[in-house]
Amino acid sequence: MTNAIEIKGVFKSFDGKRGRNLVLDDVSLSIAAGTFVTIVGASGCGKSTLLRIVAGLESADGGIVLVGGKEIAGPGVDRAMVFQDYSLFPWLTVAQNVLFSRRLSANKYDNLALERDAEEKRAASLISLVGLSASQDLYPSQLSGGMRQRIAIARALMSKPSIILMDEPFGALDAQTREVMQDLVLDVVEQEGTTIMFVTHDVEEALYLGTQVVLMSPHPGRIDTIYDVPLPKKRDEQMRIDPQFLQLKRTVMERIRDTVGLSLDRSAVGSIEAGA
Ligand SMILES: Nc1ncnc2c1ncn2[C@@H]1O[C@H](COP(=O)(O)OP(=O)(O)OP(=O)(O)O)[C@@H](O)[C@H]1O
Repeated sequence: MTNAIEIKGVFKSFDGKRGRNLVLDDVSLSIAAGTFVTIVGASGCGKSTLLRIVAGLESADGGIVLVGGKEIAGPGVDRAMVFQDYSLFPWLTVAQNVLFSRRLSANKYDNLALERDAEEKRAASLISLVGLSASQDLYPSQLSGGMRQRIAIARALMSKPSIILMDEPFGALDAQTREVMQDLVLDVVEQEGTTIMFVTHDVEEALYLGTQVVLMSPHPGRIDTIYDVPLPKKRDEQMRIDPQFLQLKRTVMERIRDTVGLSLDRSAVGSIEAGA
């Protein structure tokens, strides 16, 4: 299978209070086309920075990123990004927000009307795919957080990107809405065949969504472990309580704690309570 994303030897530093802060240290990662890869790791390990570099929103100090075999030189229509804060235009309706990211090709002015018609149809079908047909004339302020994030996903899909980069997209949602959104994004991805790179703090979310979970360690940010998720492609709620799933969740959480030196020795807590 071809790799949709190839990250090769990426370095990145930022200026910090005590001089240059090495945030990504020789990070390499290959993401196969059509896969759903989730990135987890302790706060500050460079997950968002890595995602922003792949998006072309941040440049690397060293190394290269290839998308579809070509080195990136900035943002491109082949990659769409979904952030935690929805980033919708408040003055546009649901339908207008989705249509906004249409891919108008400048050399097709002859077919403009035809193209606009096709784009409106695609926007309507994406709005229907995310379950918001009845709300297409509403404005973002009239919608719940979950509904806004559905529009953000529909909008990201509008330009038919081969890759969607998601940075904690469900981080601001309540637990129930979050689970609904997870299933929605899986369905959408299956239908559209998009490759996903998804950053999250939530290990359960990472395992439920990802075909692979990439764990990064901090100071400096490095790839620590890549876990293959041994679940059937079609996920369902029952898998969240599957013993194998729960065991892997525990393993990943413990490894994240290890990477920041936070492993809990509970017997030590017991001895403190006993006054030892
Ligand atoms: N533009 C910037 N300027 C200076 N430092 C930055 C900048 N962006 C990120 N950093 C620093 O780089 C490090 C990694 O940040 P990043 O947001 O990539 O981590 P993260 O793993 O996504 O964190 P979190 O899980 O808390 O969102 C942090 O120490 C952060 O303070």
